[in-house]
Amino acid sequence: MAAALRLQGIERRYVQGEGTLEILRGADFVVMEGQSVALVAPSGTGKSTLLHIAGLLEHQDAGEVYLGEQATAGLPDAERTRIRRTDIGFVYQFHHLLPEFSALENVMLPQMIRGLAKREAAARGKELLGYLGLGKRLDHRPGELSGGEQQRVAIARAVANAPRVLLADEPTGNLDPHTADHVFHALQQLVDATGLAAVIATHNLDLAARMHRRVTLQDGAVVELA
Ligand SMILES: Nc1ncnc2c1ncn2[C@@H]1O[C@H](COP(=O)(O)OP(=O)(O)OP(=O)(O)O)[C@@H](O)[C@H]1O
Repeated sequence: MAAALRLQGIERRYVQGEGTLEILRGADFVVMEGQSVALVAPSGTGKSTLLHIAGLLEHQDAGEVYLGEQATAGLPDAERTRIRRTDIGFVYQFHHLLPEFSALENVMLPQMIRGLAKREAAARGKELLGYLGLGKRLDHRPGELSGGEQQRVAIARAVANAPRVLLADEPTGNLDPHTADHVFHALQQLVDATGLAAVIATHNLDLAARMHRRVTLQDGAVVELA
């Protein structure tokens, strides 16, 4: 298997008044295709910062981010945006689904915006929602779905255009433990079925245990957990 995402020597600091916060100090991190990694670290240690840099939403001060073989640090913003749209899917704590559209339509839309025909978008949408255990909820609108179901639709939408990497920042942070477990289980099934690489920031060690690997942030570096 090839590396889907590779961070090398990532540094990020924030200047705050007189002081400087050194959040990432030479962080190295590789995620292979078909691998899921939980990023478990205390609040304020830089999980979101790392995900934003990996997803080309924020610039690092030093170091390189590779998506597949492509180095991205020196690229113009327009090219970074293109790579972000092609290679990265994002999921956040709140799903931001479109309330007036069905689950299936929410997953079809990003594909149709990219130029896919309606029939093909529907076929892929059904397949993804099936992997996520929502085959019987295709026509439900977000308001007719449970919180965990809504979040699974958001995951399907994030991977609708077959990105290389899924980055999720506390995707189950507002769900009860049972529902959150369901979402992580579905996510793992999706990774296994599609060969997607996934990095999921979470505070919950039980949920992290469902992923292939667990890492944390220590003194600005990524450290592998058992
Ligand atoms: N734009 C910014 N300017 C200054 N400081 C920032 C900025 N963004 C983040 N920070 C600081 O960097 C640190 C890391 O922030 P980050 O959001 O990455 O943490 P986190 O691990 O995701 O936290 P949480 O688990 O609470 O979401 C925090 O101490 C935060 O206050």
